[in-house]
Amino acid sequence: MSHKAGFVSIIGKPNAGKSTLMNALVGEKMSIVTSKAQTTRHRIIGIVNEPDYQIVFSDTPGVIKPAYTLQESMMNFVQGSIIDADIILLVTDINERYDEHDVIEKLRKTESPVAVLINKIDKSTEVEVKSKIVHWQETINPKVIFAISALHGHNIAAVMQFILNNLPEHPPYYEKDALTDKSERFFVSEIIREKVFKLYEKEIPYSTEVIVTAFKEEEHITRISAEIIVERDSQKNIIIGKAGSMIKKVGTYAREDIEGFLQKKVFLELFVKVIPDWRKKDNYLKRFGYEQ
Ligand SMILES: Nc1nc2c(ncn2[C@@H]2O[C@H](COP(=O)(O)OP(=O)(O)OP(=O)(O)O)[C@@H](O)[C@H]2O)c(=O)[nH]1
Repeated sequence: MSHKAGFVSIIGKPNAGKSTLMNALVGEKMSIVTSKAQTTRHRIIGIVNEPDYQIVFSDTPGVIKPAYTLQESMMNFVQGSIIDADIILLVTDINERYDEHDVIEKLRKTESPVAVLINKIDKSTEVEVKSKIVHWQETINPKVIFAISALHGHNIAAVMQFILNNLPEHPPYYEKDALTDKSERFFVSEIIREKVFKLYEKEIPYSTEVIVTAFKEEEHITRISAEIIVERDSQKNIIIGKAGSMIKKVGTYAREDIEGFLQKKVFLELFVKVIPDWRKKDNYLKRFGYEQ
């Protein structure tokens, strides 16, 4: 049986109705919904698994697929302007007068299929809907425009059909049972990575990888150990900081987010390890999931 899988970016201004749309689209079929799993690479807001497809919803425009090579990942991260998803849904509020120009610029450049969803049509007239459709045709000329009401479920089935029609043939990106220990580990390592990106300067984050080495669930607490891997001793010293001050920050911030994500108390232990030039070594790249 063929399998489809892909990344769907839901973008749009605050309050446009993105969460309401997500709920309308997938509702209880969602395996993971967490606003806590925010990472530098992608903020996954939900994964829908069916026997023959997997849809990964993200609300970060610069989504990067986990299987990309490190170099490509870094390029995309640095440029940050490419909307790299298999399908893009731009959610707009029909009553919004100022549309985001930077997003529109990016959408013009992307090669992925774009659907513009004009939302909240229950609060507008047919004339307004028609003029908005013309407006969007003129600004980005997307593959398709849907006039919807996420709140009232109007035209949602058509949006879902659009997603399924445009989802590429691909094996699943994540475990089909997306709440397995494995995917929790993945998110935990991404949360720690995010803190490294936030707390350290330029070259450090790119020389860093995080591996969760132990993940033990006890009744009231989850005990997690993770290694932060760098390429040189000098980087190790920077990661640790004066008298451990920096690594302590990473640990504290990461633990707070992981607790939010797992909804459990967490004991987090971090180790810093040097693997000289790990980025040039194929076997490490494979282990870290950068293999293509
Ligand atoms: N009338 C009407 N209201 C809607 C519709 N869709 C969403 N809303 C309302 O718009 C408000 C914002 O919706 P959200 O789904 O939270 O918007 P969001 O884009 O996720 O917002 P952020 O999380 O701030 O980015 C809520 O009060 C929704 O109930 C719709 O189709 N019609």
